[in-house]
Amino acid sequence: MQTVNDPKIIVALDFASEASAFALVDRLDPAKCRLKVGKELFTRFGPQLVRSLQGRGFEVFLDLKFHDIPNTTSAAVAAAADLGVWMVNVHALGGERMMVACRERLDAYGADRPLLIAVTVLTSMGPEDLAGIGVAGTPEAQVSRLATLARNCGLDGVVCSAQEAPVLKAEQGADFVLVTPGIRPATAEKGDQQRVMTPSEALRAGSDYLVIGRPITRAPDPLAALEVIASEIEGF
Ligand SMILES: O=c1ccn([C@@H]2O[C@H](COP(=O)(O)O)[C@@H](O)[C@H]2O)c(=O)[nH]1
Repeated sequence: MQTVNDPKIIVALDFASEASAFALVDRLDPAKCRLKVGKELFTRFGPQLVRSLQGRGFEVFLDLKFHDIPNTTSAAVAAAADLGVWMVNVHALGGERMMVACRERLDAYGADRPLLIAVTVLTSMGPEDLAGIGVAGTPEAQVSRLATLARNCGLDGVVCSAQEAPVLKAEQGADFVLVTPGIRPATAEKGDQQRVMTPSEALRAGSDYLVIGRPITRAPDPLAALEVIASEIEGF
C-alpha cells in the first residue's frame, strides 16, 4: 500500500544478471525510488531476488502482467502478496471475472495487501498494432474502456501511457492510480515505445508513478541520469 514517503519514480530493473542489477540497486536510495521486477529478472532469479531487494529497503512492483483464467491468476496474485510486494498487475484483457477474482483474493490480506493494477494497452502499441489484433478505434478509447472495467472490478488503478492520463483522471477520479511506462526524457531514444512523454509532462498530465527503464539503466552513468530526472520532476 502507499506509504508516507511516496517516491514517484519506479526504476525498471530489466537486466540479464543479478550482478548488473545490484551494481545499480546498491547505488540507489529506497527513499527516492521504487524498483520494478519484470519478466526477465524474475524468470532468471525468482522470489529470492525480490526478497533481496526488499531486504535493502526497497518497495517492489512485481510486473509479471498475469493473464490467465480467474483461478490461476488469483492464485498468482496471492503468491505475490505472500512475497510482500508493494504492487502487482494483471492484464485487463483477462476480463471482469478474472479481475474480480484477483481483487477478492487480495482483500483477504487486509490493509497490507499489494496495490492491484491492470495493464490496459501496452505503451509500445500504436493504432496500427491495435488494428492488427482486431481492435478498432484509438489506443485512448481502448485504454479508457479497460480502465473503466478495471475500476468497476475494484482494482486500484491501471498501467497506461501518460498520454491517456488526463482523460483517465477525469473519467476515473483522482484516487485511481495511474502507472505510466513509456517515459522518455526529451533527449532519450524512444526504442520500442510508441506512446511516450517526458517525466515532467507525464506528472503534469496526471501520472501517479513513472516507470523508467532504459533511460536510466542503459545510460552511461545511470545514477546521474536518475538525478537529472529527479530534478526535472522536483516539486510535483
Ligand atoms: O505498457 C507497458 C507495460 C509495462 N512496461 C514495462 O515498463 C518498462 C519500461 O522500460 P523502458 O526501458 O523505460 O522502455 C519495461 O520493463 C516494460 O516491460 C511498458 O514499457 N509498457
